[in-house]
Amino acid sequence: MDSNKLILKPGLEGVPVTNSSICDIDGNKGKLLYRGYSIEELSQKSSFLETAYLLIWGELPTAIQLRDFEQEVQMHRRLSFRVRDMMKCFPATGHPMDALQSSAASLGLFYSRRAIDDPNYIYNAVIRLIAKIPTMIAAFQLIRKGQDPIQPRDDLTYSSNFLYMLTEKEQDPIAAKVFDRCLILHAEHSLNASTFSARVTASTLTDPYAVIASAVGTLAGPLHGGANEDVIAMLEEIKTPENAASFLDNAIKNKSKIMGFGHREYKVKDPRAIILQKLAEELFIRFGADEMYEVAKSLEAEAIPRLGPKGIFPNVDFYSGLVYRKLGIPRDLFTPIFAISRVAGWLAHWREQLGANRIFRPSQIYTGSAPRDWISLENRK
Ligand SMILES: CC(=O)SCCNC(=O)CCNC(=O)[C@H](O)C(C)(C)COP(=O)(O)OP(=O)(O)OC[C@H]1O[C@@H](n2cnc3c(N)ncnc32)[C@H](O)[C@@H]1OP(=O)(O)O
Ligand SMILES: O=C([O-])CC(=O)C(=O)O
Repeated sequence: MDSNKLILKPGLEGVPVTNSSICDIDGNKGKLLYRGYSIEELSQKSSFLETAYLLIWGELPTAIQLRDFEQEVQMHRRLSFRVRDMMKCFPATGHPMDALQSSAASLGLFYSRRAIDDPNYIYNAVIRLIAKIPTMIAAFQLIRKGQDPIQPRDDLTYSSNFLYMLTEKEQDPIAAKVFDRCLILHAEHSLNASTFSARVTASTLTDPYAVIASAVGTLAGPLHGGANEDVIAMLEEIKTPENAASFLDNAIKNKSKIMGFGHREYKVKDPRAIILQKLAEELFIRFGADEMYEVAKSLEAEAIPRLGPKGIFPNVDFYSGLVYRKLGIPRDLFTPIFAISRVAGWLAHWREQLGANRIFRPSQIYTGSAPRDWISLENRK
């Protein structure tokens, strides 16, 4: 095959692979819109479930549509005892993202597969995934501590209930509100790696649980959603604000990446990082300071003159971990929490992909051997 005429774009940088009406990013101005609404306004005025509805169905819900959507999600939050029993067999030392990927995929065993022409099947899959993913994450957290998962509480909102299932305590309403705003901020981001993965999987017309499981696996990587966990490890390694400059010098000298910095789309500070930093500050005022925040600010201040000219600034993962840490959430749950939120974007892209589907099947530029003769085993060197 003659591949001389093909031009390789590593990482598909700048290559459009679909039309989409879900999300718009202006990476030079630091603007992010979901279905035309700014992230600043949504994170102030909306709730996560309302934002999820907007992303998936395309318009803000009416009061009745929102009430029905919230009630449906509430009714489907419980897990089958078989899913819980399966999760009890997972190794307690395993990463919660792997537990989530396996549990999300297992839903395909329980609910009829591939009826993707049926609007009811699509609606029910959307509800189930949004409802059950938080319960799976909270269940794994308790199971790995040797406890039984606790049941969701119907008198609590989506975010309050998740924090309750995770910590077994009812949370301060301000903490639950901040958490809900974090979910809004992480819900969608155009053709990032996990969403692309979801769309590729969707394009084969497989079931939505496989679509979401494949996206969860992609989100877990440290170059993508997994960076939020690594940022805290990095800040703890730096230890004090005074050490930030020498840490940065070494990283630049050794060409190692500063976690939570850099983005394919943004050439300025990620607008979500700006809001997350403010949310972290709100929590510190209410619940007490975190010394790692001083380290983070010092690292950012040192990095901007050095990395800023290359268009490398804090991304969404830089400040989110500090928010979750203040809420008492263990570090290895930061990326699963990203998935609670991003499932809204993945499902919106799943529906959009099905609306104008063609299977993804890109090309390659072959760099292997020319045709050659078989060498029998005894003649190989
Ligand atoms: C939710 C999310 O997924 S947000 C991103 C989360 N990931 C991280 O925070 C991990 C750290 N960041 C990165 O690895 C990258 O910036 C990515 C993966 C986010 C984007 O990657 P790409 O667009 O492919 O950029 P790429 O990795 O090619 O970097 C371009 C240049 O900037 C440098 N660079 C990019 N990010 C960083 C960073 N965080 N620290 C130091 N240098 C960086 C690269 O070394 C490279 O320099 P060079 O041209 O001198 O070789
Ligand atoms: O857009 C990207 O490449 C990564 C990102 O910020 C996200 O998925 O939220």
